[in-house]
Amino acid sequence: CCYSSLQVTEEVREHLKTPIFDNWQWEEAEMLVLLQVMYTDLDFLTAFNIELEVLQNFLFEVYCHYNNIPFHNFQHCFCVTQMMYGLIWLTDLRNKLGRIELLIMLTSALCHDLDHPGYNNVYQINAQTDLALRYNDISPLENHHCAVAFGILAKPECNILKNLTTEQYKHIRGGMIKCILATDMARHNEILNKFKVMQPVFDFTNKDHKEVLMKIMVKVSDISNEARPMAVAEPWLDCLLQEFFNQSDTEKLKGLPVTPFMDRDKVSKPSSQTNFIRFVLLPLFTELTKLFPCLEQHILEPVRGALEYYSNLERATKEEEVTVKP
Ligand SMILES: COc1ccc(NC(=O)[C@H](C)Nc2nc3c(cnn3-c3ccccc3C)c(=O)[nH]2)cc1
Ligand SMILES: [Zn+2]
Repeated sequence: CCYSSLQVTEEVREHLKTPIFDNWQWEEAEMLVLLQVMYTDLDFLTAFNIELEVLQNFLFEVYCHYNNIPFHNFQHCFCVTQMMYGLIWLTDLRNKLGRIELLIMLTSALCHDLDHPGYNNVYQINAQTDLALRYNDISPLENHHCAVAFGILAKPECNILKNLTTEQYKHIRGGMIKCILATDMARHNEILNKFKVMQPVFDFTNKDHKEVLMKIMVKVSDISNEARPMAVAEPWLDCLLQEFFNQSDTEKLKGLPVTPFMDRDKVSKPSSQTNFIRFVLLPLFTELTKLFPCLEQHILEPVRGALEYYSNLERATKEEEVTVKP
C-alpha cells in the first residue's frame, strides 16, 4: 500500500520539484511512484479524500493507455507532469491558486496525450480517420485524449474524484477539458495572445485570468523539453523527429499532403529547432516569466542556451555544406 511513497528519499523529492529532473535515469515503474509522490506532496489525497489505492489504480490505468511510440509515450506524459509539478512549486502557485486548480493542472498534464497514435491532427483530418470523423476535424487528438481520461475516471476503482461534491467534479471536469483541448498547437497564438493582454493586469481572483493561466501552464509544460539540460532535451528531439518521419513516410505512401517540417528529406534538425525556439518557445516562456520573474533562471536561461546550441549547430552544418560542395 503506502510503502512505495516511503521508498523515495528526501533528496529525490526535492529534485522532483526542479526542471533539471532527468527522466532518462528512471524506469517507468519508478515514474509511477514519483507521480504518486507528486499527488501526495501537494496534499491532494487529504484535500480531496482520495484513497491511495484508487490513486495507484488511476496512475497505472493512465500508464496503460499511453502507447509505445517514439515521442508521445508515457515518458513524455511523465516529463510534462513533472515540469508542471516543478512550475507549481517554483512559482509558489500553491499560495496563489486554489488546490482544485492545482489538481486540474497536474491531472491535465498527466492525461493530456492519452492514447496518442503518433500521427498528428493534420494527418487525422487528411486521412479521414475514425477520430477525425468522430470529432468533426475539431482538435480530434485532444478531444480523444480528454475522452480517454474521463473513460478511466468512470471506472470506480480508478476514480480519484469519487469523493468530491458534484459541483467540485463539474469544476474539475470543465477545467481539464479546457486545459487538455488547449494543448492543440493550432490554437497556440489564440491562447498566447489572450495571456499577453491579461499578463500586465493579471488578477488571481479573476476566473477568466485563472483559466488562461492554467492553459498556459499546461502548454508550457507540454513543449518544455528545451528548458531541461541538453543531455536530457536533445534525445527528445530525436524521438520527436522519429515520430514525425514515421508520419511523413506514411503520408507519402498514402499520397497524402506531407508537412514540410516532418519530411525526412527536407528537415534539418538544427534549423527546425532554432525556428521553434525563436518563434514558439521564447515568446511563450518570456510571457510567463513576466508574471513569475523567478522562472527566468529556471526555464528562460536554459532555453536561450538551447537556442545558442542549435544556432551554432546550424552554422556549423551550413559551413560544412559549403566546404563539402566545391
Ligand atoms: C504552431 O504549431 C507548431 C509549431 C511548431 C511545431 N514543431 C516544430 O516546429 C518542430 C518540429 N520542433 C519541435 N516541436 C516540439 C518540441 C516539443 N514539442 N513539440 C511538439 C510536438 C508535437 C506537436 C507540436 C509540437 C510543438 C520541440 O522541442 N521542437 C509543431 C507545431
Ligand atoms: Zn504532449
